Amino acid sequence: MKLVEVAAGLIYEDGRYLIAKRKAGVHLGGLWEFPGGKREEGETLEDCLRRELLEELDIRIDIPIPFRIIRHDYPEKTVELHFFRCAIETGRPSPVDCAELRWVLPSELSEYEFPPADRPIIDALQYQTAGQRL
Ligand SMILES: Nc1nc2c([nH]c(=O)n2[C@H]2C[C@H](O)[C@@H](COP(=O)(O)OP(=O)(O)OP(=O)(O)O)O2)c(=O)[nH]1
Ligand SMILES: [Mg+2]
Repeated sequence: MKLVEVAAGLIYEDGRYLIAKRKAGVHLGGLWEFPGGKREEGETLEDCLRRELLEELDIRIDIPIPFRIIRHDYPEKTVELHFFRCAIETGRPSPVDCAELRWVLPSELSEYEFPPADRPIIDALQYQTAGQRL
């Protein structure tokens, strides 16, 4: 089956993560996600993340730090999600290519519905801020 490589940003500021609601009608539409998108040919995952965050949120980020890679099979496709920790360098996020944006505390992440592939990330972010280090 088709393998889709995706870069997604764990954008952190003042104790909160930036999450985006996917537009209705797209794959996993209406669910919340960590902003990002598919890698294009010839692009590194870091370049992909920078491009996607500029396109979707109109922000520039500083150097992305690799966090986790998760491979997940959906009925339609297999995704390989590359999560990076990052911080905003310039710009104020605006929902250019998503339905809604929100800054949320790690403890609040469980109140939002994310794609099943994101479960281990949510768990890790909540565990970390519960005072443990992974
Ligand atoms: N960005 C992002 N995508 C995720 C997450 N979890 C998850 O399963 N996905 C899936 C949904 C999509 O099938 C794929 C990401 O593709 P996308 O729809 O964001 O791609 P894109 O921004 O390049 O959009 P497009 O050009 O296809 O319109 O990965 C996540 O936390 N963030
Ligand atoms: Mg996207």
